[in-house]
Amino acid sequence: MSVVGITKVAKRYGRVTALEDVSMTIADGEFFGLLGPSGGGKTTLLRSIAGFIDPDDGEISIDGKPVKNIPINKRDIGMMFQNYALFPHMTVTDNIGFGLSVRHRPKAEIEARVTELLRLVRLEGFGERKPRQLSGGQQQRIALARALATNPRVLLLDEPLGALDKKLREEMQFELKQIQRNVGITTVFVTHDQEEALTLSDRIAIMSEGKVLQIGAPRDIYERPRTRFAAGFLGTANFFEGTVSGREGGLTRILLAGGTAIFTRDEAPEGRSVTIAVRPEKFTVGGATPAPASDAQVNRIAGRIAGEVFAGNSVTYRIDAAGRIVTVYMQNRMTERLGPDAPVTLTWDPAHSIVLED
Ligand SMILES: Nc1ncnc2c1ncn2[C@@H]1O[C@H](COP(=O)(O)OP(=O)(O)OP(=O)(O)O)[C@@H](O)[C@H]1O
Repeated sequence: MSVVGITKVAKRYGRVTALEDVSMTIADGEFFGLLGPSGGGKTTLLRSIAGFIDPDDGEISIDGKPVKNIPINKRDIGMMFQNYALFPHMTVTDNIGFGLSVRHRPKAEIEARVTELLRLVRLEGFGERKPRQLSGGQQQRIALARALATNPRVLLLDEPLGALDKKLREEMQFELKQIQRNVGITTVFVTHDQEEALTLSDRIAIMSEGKVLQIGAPRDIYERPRTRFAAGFLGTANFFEGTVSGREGGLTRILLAGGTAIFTRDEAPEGRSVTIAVRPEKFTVGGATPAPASDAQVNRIAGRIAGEVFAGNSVTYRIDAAGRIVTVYMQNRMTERLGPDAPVTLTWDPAHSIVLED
C-alpha cells in the first residue's frame, strides 16, 4: 500500500526548474532515499511533502488524500533536518515531549512516551540533560526521538547525518536503520552520499536537474543502471562506446572503435550506437596468455597495467585496454605483483555488460 503519492509535481523559481514532472509512490514502512547531486531538487521535493513549499503543478498525497490545503502542522509528519537544532534551553525530556505538549496531551502520557523514546534511541537516563551536554551523535538521536514523538505517519529526513564526522556517521546510519525498522515508519530521506543511500534505503530515487532518472532497490540500480549518470553517480563504472554488429551464440556483439568486439546479454538493434557500462569489480585480470577458453561466452580483451592504487586488502588497477583506461578492482589475492606495463588479459561475463539508454 502506498503512503506517500507524488504525481507529476513541478516547481519553478523564475527560470530555474527545481522539480519537473516528478512522480513516485512510497510504500508503507519503506525507507526511501532521494539521492542526487547538489541542486538536483531533493530538498525541494522533501519540503513540498512537508508543506513548506507549494508546488506549481501536480499532486502530493498522504494515505491517498491530497495534502495541498493541509497546513504543515496537520500533515502528520515528523521531520529531522541537518540543522534542525534541539531547543538549547530545554532539557532532553522537554525537547522530545515538545510536539505532544503543544497538542495538550496529558502529562502522564507525555512522560510515558518520552521514556519509551529514550529507550528506543538508547539514551535512558539522559532526560534531564541540556542539549549542550550531549555529543553530536546523542543530539542527533534526541532529534530523531523528537521527530517520532507524535507517532507521525511519515518521517522526513534531510541530510540527517550530514553534520557528523565519518565514524559517527557510520554508527548512526546503522542505528537510524534499526530504529526505522523497529518503528516501521514510512521514511523519506535526502542525501547526496551514495554510500549512505545504498546502506539505508529500501529504494532510491536518483534525481538530477529536477528530474527523477531512476527509481529502484539499491542493488537493482547498481546492477542495472539505466543511464550513464545513474551508473556513475551510484558507484563507479567503465564505459565502452560502440556499434551493435549482430548476434552470436545468444549474445549481442558490440564493435568498439579500434575493432575490438565485446558481448552483452542485453538486446539492441543492429547498427545502433550504444554505451556499455561495466563495474570495476566484475573483471578478472589474468596473464598475457590467457588459459584456453572453456566457455566461449566470455569477454576477453588484452591490455597493459597503466597504474595501481594499493589499499591493503584490495588493489585498484588502471588498465590500458581497447583504447581506453579501464578501472578494475581486485581483491589482494595475487602472489605476484602486476608491475607497470605488465601485459594482462581482462575477462568478464557478458551479463555484466550493461547497455545504457543514453
Ligand atoms: N527559494 C529558492 N529560490 C530560488 N531558487 C531556488 C530556491 N530553492 C531552490 N532553488 C533552486 O532549485 C534547484 C533545486 O534545489 P534543491 O535545494 O531542491 O536541490 P538539492 O538537490 O536539495 O541540493 P542540495 O543537495 O545542495 O541541497 C537549485 O537549482 C536551487 O538553486
